[in-house]
Amino acid sequence: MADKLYFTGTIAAIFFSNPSNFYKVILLEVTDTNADFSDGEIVVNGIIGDVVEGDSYKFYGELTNHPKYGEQLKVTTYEKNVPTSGAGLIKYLSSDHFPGIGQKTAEKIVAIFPEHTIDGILDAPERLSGVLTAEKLKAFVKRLSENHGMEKILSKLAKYELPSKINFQIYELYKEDTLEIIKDNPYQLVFDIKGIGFKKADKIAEEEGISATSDARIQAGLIHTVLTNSLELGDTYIEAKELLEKTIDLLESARNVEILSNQVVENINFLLSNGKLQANETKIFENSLYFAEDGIHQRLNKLANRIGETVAADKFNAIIQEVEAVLDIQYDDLQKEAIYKALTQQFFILTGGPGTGKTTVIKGIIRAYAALHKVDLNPDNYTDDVFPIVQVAPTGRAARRMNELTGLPAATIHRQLGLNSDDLEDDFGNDLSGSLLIVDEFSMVDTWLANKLLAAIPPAMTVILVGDADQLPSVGPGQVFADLLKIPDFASVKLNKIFRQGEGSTITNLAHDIKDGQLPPDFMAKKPDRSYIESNAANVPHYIGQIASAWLKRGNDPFDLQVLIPMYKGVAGINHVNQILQNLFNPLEDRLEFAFQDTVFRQGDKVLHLVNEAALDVFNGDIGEITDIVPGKYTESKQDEIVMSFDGNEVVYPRGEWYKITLAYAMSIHKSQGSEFPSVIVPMVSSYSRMLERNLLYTAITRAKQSLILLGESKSFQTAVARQGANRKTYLVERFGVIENEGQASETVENLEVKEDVGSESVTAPETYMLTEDNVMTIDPMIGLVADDFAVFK
Ligand SMILES: Nc1ncnc2c1ncn2[C@@H]1O[C@H](COP(=O)(O)OP(=O)(O)OP(=O)(O)O)[C@@H](O)[C@H]1O
Repeated sequence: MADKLYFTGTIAAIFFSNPSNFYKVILLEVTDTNADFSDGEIVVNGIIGDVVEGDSYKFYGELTNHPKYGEQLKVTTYEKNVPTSGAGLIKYLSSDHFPGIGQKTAEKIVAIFPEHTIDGILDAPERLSGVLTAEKLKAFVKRLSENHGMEKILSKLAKYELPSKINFQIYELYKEDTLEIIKDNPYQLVFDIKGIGFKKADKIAEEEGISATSDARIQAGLIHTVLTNSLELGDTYIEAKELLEKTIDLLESARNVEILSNQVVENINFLLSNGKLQANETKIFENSLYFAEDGIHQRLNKLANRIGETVAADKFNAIIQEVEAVLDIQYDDLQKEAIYKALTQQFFILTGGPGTGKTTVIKGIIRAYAALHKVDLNPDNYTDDVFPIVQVAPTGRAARRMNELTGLPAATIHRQLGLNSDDLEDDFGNDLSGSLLIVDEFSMVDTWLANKLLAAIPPAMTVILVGDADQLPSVGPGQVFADLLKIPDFASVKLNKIFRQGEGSTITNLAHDIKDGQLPPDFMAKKPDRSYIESNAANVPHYIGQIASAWLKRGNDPFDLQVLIPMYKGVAGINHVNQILQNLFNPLEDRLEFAFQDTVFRQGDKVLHLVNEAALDVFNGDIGEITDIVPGKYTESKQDEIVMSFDGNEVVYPRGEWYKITLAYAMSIHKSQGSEFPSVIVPMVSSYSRMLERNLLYTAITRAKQSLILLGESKSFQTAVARQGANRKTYLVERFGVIENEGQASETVENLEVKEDVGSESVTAPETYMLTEDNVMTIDPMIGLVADDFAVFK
């Protein structure tokens, strides 16, 4: 076998370094190579850790030929170049790299480690105790491992075959403890490193000979199951019995082993008593969800218990009359009640279907609030003070709509709180300032975000949550809005009269019928603003193509036509429909395109942003246009780049970030929440099977502002309308119930946190849980699990 291709040399310059993925472009002054290469310098690129200009390295890789820059080395591995001869080593160790080590000391060190000198010192530094004082030895070993430790560890990490970017992340976190941690408990990676899941960690563990029945493995499996269950189903907890079954399934299918249920139960209890999981009776929670629900409960309890403003009837009537005159509207009684409650309660919830006047009421609340509190509604007049009315929404589009409709500032919740990503971390962001907070589209806010938002509210702030509880619940766990509406203590108004009933407008009425569980008799009839086309799944793309061609012929803007589909895969799925619409609306012609996974991106494409990036002011659900695509040879990052405009905000993503965008001609109904479009096509076919649910169809239909095309099988529309989505399992409502019925127990956030601390310090050995013949376990009463609740095995 041919020797691996290498180039040894001194780093003359680091041209480019991307700290987030360790990609570097380096100019190397070549001193040695086994390649047929005669130049004195070569450009080296790839995933490379911290290297120092002027130092010598050996890079292994392949030669590539760059059209503009000529031959380059694409690095696979590299190491710091260490002299191998005794004289060379003595010179190296006594050089400026190691202050305090002179020629004599260096000679003594090399005499103790005549071979594999550097590795030898790093493996057994104590052997130098006779040569260097303890302090000097420590400093020397530190310098040496800074210079060589990383490469050494990275080369050993290579055996696990993880992507090099992940290897660097692991090293960044654990440094010199890396190999020890991975060897002892690779499951730790699941919790610490994004991108390593249970299965990958389990493979490493298997290689390291960690038993498939080890407690560490069972604990990692349990934590993984609790969290994935919440992420997949939207529940905030899992029943102990189900957790037991699912975890055993996971552990047994990943490795060929039998897992005993009592060992899993012991480990559940161990995790509970160590504060790594939380429980309420037999409900088992992932920590962050438990404390988020608890936080929502505590904060709303305080908020709702505060005494609101008293406003006399005649004063209120005078204010309403004034507001009605300014806005040129007559509020009906329920709308007036909503405005009254918003003025007089510290916490108020407003809900209602489309066209019932939620926005009209918000405008009234703002005006009435301003009249009552003498608030100047011109934000420009607040140069020193903050504007007292804060409007937020979960998506960029919803926030922009709030701003357009009220004429006042509005931001996404993430932006307002200064949250930077979708991470689960305990990053709580900034406190809010102002006296009135209005949150729109609250049904989209998950348990984590609701807690962060409520935690940021200052004591005297009035909070108004607005949304439509019949829409889909949040993408993340929980159904906070629907849950809060079930709590009788909270002031709320449900608007039910449809005001948007202009001539020829039937979409709103259809939406309300669907919400009430029925399809109107004229569902398939042609109406001025909606139509129906019968089609099976296979023909859906064909009809969409026809509609899109007609749309173009009429000179309409392709961006105004939105297809909303429940799922990505399949002939009538989002991915396939996107391909068809991309080729119709934005054909390749003689332009460039970039391929990424199964998609291609072209200049002029309509794209959807999939995550929140507050720092760049783009958010999950935002729609933009690709304005340029730039090959890597022209970019500073040396990677291909896509330039996009999101409502005028320019965002540039190198290839490594493209997973954050997708084509948006067709998009998921979930992602469309909080957005509205002039014209919408909603296909419903039986192949969407379990996705066919009432609130999904309702959400899709209510996105259409002017026209709607329903496309598919009438029986699938009927199935969707008839099927109410399963209620998510959450504990929020019960939390309020418990407080009401049993008095305010000592369960405050603070106490719970203390409890967790105490638990981890004085770990009480979990009691032994007995699995009897009948598979019934006795459970630690402290934790509150009851025997029969675990009796799952037949
Ligand atoms: N009391 C009223 N009298 C007359 N028209 C009204 C009244 N309330 C609302 N409307 C009108 O009904 C239409 C829908 O109201 P609005 O936009 O406030 O509803 P919405 O609940 O916010 O709807 P959506 O959620 O679909 O945006 C608007 O044209 C509004 O002017």
